Amino acid sequence: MTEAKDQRQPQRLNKRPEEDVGPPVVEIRNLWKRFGRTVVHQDLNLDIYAGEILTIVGGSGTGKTVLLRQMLGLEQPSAGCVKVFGEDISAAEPEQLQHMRNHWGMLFQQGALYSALSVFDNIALPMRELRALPEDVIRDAVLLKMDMVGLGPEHANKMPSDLSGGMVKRAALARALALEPQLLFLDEPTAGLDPDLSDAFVALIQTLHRELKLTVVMVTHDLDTLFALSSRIAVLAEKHVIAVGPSCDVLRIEHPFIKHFFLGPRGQRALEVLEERHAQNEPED
Ligand SMILES: Nc1ncnc2c1ncn2[C@@H]1O[C@H](COP(=O)(O)OP(=O)(O)OP(=O)(O)O)[C@@H](O)[C@H]1O
Repeated sequence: MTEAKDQRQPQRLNKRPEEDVGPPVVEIRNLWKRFGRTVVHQDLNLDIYAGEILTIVGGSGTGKTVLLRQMLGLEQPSAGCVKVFGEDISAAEPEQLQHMRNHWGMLFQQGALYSALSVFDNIALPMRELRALPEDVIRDAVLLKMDMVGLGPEHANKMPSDLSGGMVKRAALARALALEPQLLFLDEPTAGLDPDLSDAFVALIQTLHRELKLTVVMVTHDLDTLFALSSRIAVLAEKHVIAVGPSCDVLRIEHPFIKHFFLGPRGQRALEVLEERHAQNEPED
């Protein structure tokens, strides 16, 4: 596929959220990412607005993780730019990048707790790295974060290997929230959880999103999680974002990946559950 041809492809839908939400928190413009001769992203554009939960979906290997890594400044774009909080990530000096990192949190797919550190020390780590907070302030803050994610103080001295899968996710979420970020990145937040634990974790993210007024950028394959949480969905295919908007709008787009992903048997089941929930929440006449 030639570059010129692909740049002409229209993005099929690019809806901002309904209400006026101000400038984007994350702004991705004409992004290209190559690994050697492999082009992963080609002229990719995406805006993420304050207070929304934007979910990135796409087939395996379409570059969702690489896109997240570029937003986090862990991977450099080959061309184009990624701005977070209005600052160009790839042009940022190390000190400025560190300052920006203190304003976002990241929950990695496997929880990614340090296995040699207790729950307490894992959550305390980002605060200790600031080298500005006294230990008693850190102690109170860690216990507060643990409480926020539903982990009682009795778990503070446990090692990650002593925790259930759901508890590892909660501890990792507490660590992601340690520095009170405005922006939270979630990579497959419910992967590996059974349906009940997954529902509970989704409910926790919903509560924290509302109470902390977070902007959330999420990658997930799980349709229940996607429908329950997303304000908007961005679909990655053909090396760029082919559609972005609320799920009801994205579902109407005629594209093979969208049809396969959302309207196959798994998608139908997730949609039915969502519709049932909406019906239960509607006031009776
Ligand atoms: N450091 C790297 N060097 C070379 N190629 C890479 C590197 N990182 C990622 N890739 C390639 O970039 C492409 C996109 O990878 P990425 O992990 O972002 O996909 P993904 O959409 O997250 O996939 P999945 O849903 O399976 O996790 C893949 O072809 C991958 O092999």
